[in-house]
Amino acid sequence: MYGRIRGKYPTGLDAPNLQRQHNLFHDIWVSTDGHEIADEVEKFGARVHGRDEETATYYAPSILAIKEFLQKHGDIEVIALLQCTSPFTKVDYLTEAFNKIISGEYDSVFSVTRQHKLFWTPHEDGTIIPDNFDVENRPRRQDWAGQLVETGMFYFFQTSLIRHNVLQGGRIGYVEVPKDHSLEIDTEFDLQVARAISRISEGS
Ligand SMILES: CC(=O)N[C@H]1[C@H]([C@H](O)[C@H](O)CO)O[C@](O)(C(=O)O)C[C@@H]1O
Repeated sequence: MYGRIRGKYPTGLDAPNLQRQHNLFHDIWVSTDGHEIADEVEKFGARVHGRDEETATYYAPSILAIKEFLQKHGDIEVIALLQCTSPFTKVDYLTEAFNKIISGEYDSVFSVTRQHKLFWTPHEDGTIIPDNFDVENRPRRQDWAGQLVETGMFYFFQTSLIRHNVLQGGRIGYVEVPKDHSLEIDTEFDLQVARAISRISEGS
């Protein structure tokens, strides 16, 4: 099995974490077009996949980068994509996904978190209707299991799925990540939140 970490700021690249990840993965690759990142990655024993210009853009979806990677590593059967935008990735969650996919019971496994959110859909006439609940029986968090929401921490999958243009397919399994660790960094504000959470965790 190969692990591959994608993006600009590698997740969990401290030595003990990487060492533990090496127990799961045959190889860990960091896909980047940044020289500084590449130098840093190699210090930790991961390998660097130089991203093509085409796949290193702001708009390129992850699947494009995976296809590019697989063109050079066609022999990989199972791959784990770790998105560096999830800074609270833990080896325990990866281990759970790993165990699920090697059990043979799943063709793909990805991370989710649980939410108790009331969704509404707006209509063109300016009204709005409830999506996942009944206004006459508004569920309280206490009486409702909530819903699973994808969080982009990781995606493990049989590479054969890529031929069908998907990362999630066949028998799809999931690993539930606690909300506290599910933050994804998309904006400057998310980054500030991540820093604040890290400071709080360090202080505890
Ligand atoms: C594997 C995959 O599809 N990754 C995609 C993620 C996940 O959809 C998201 O992390 C889930 O929460 O979103 C993006 O980063 C985004 O919308 O900018 C694009 C990226 O290609």
